[in-house]
Amino acid sequence: MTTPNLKVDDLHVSIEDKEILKGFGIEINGGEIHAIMGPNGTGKSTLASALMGHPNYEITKGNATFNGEDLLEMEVDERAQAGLFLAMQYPSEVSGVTNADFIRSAINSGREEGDEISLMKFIRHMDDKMGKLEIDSSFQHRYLNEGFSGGEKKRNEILQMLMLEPKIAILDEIDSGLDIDALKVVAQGVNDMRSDDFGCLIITHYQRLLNYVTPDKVHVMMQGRIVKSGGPELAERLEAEGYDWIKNELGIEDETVGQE
Ligand SMILES: Nc1ncnc2c1ncn2[C@@H]1O[C@H](COP(=O)(O)OP(=O)(O)OP(=O)(O)O)[C@@H](O)[C@H]1O
Repeated sequence: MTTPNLKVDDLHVSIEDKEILKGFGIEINGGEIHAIMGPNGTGKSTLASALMGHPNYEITKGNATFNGEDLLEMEVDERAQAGLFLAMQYPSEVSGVTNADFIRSAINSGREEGDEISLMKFIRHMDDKMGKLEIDSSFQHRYLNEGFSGGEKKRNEILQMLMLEPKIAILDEIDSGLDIDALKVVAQGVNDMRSDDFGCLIITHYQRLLNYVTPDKVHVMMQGRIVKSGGPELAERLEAEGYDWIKNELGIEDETVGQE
């Protein structure tokens, strides 16, 4: 078994000719949980979308490898099948496709023909994970995210992660809109995945999630790149003091890419 590895080096990404990521770099290995914090508009979601291969995001420079393979050359479905997972900040609603059907086809798309998960095994597995996440069993028959509350959508993203068992997961503001109990349940879901065969990048604005999921590294992102890295104590200081001290320390005058 090879340890999962996501390596991003000097990544530059533009949207509609506006450069958002300006030399972003990170390396995440199996067994590691990294957190990225940063002011609004610094490109955190852009990073997540670009790594998943969203067509609107143009990579103008730099590279990214996933388990040694050129990630940027892979199609979107190939990235998912290889074990890269993104829990989106704003999960989409898909009418006509039930939650269970969506997750089952996602699991099977990563498997060889003849090796598909059996219906019985799938149901048992899904019941188990839904129980852990305290999701009502009726949700498996509801259309994907349709009419789900904000917090239910976030729990559903974690359900997908637990079911798909990715090698590296990017969780984009998975804590936004969660009540305290749901936050703990979601955090437990992430902690259940912790192993040498799983690495995670948590994008968040608040330290509170990191009280329950202790990150190995915390990175601060500004102006489209990481400007400072440290341990969990960095997140605590950001929560207490905001970003001004980093801007002063590094001589950064403006935290948003848009205003440059
Ligand atoms: N589709 C798009 N078209 C034009 N500009 C975009 C598009 N998507 C993102 N941007 C711009 O890119 C910049 C970075 O946005 P992004 O969502 O990556 O930031 P973020 O760090 O995730 O912000 P937040 O913390 O508010 O979620 C912003 O200025 C945003 O307006």
